[in-house]
Amino acid sequence: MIRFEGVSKSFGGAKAVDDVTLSVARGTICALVGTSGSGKSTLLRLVNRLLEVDAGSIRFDGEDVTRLAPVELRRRVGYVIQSVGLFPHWTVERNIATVPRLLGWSSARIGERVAELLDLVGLPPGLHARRYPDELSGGQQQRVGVARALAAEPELLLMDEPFGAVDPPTRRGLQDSLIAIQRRTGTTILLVTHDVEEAIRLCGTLAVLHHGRLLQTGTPASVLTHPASDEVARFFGGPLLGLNRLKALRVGDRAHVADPPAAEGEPIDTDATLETALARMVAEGRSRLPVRHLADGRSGVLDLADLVRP
Ligand SMILES: Nc1ncnc2c1ncn2[C@@H]1O[C@H](COP(=O)(O)OP(=O)(O)OP(=O)(O)O)[C@@H](O)[C@H]1O
Repeated sequence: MIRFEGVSKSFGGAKAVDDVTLSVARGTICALVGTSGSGKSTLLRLVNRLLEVDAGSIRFDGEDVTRLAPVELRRRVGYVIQSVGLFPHWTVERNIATVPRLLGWSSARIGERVAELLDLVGLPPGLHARRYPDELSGGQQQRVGVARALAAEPELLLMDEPFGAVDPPTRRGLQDSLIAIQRRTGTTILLVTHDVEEAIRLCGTLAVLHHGRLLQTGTPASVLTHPASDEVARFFGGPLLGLNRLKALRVGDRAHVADPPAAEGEPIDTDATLETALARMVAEGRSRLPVRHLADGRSGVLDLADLVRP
């Protein structure tokens, strides 16, 4: 759905994005990660043309973004940034309605859409629609920012550190909401984050940038299992890479049929992370956990040794 082809962008002679080629498939979440200044935000802004490429092209469903009219780009591509950027003198309702109003939707259609979106992001419309941004918590403002970006049902959502300013438990709640929303709407998401854990939790594909260059792409499990270079390994924790890998792998990736079937304790789900499994083993003082329903329907076990095998 999005194809970056040899994309470069410089500021005053310094390359912020250097010859990046990357594809993001429709309906997937791709996380752009990398050290500060590696070009993540610049790459995102080139998509909705807040910035223009110096070289290369960005295709959106096959069409060069420079050929799309600004109003069409705004309808098809939502944008969420860390500082949220809500208009302080507008109610939540009016903030969310920004793009639909620009597109000339009827007020009835806008009202319905606003209520639907507030429900979707977990803010009951009756309580929140008429509030102003400064009457909301930071996490609630972030939710409104996401609702606003989704207002005109964009095919693509660009998110730049969307949950950067909220505390970890709220952040996890927002991540869960985003996963649920993405599953429901099928929106393609390109997300910038500094947070390794967030990237692993949310995305199907990681794209690792360093000094403007794309070092590696792949699923979190593949990148963390086979980092392509020392820079990638360093970014994902250096000496702690192994622990981060446990966040990217699932019980189902490593569990095996029980032989003998005996294992004590509450069975763990195949889609739990290996990190969760390890935490349970440590907390419960066991080196084996029963596993609920392997792919073939049989019950299985996970041994401590399964966590460390390559
Ligand atoms: N508008 C601009 N004018 C001049 N230089 C810029 C501009 N925007 C970005 N840069 C420079 O381009 C490089 C990449 O910046 P960018 O914001 O894309 O990195 P980033 O990976 O998103 O960083 P961070 O994680 O710190 O937000 C940096 O060296 C930055 O200083």
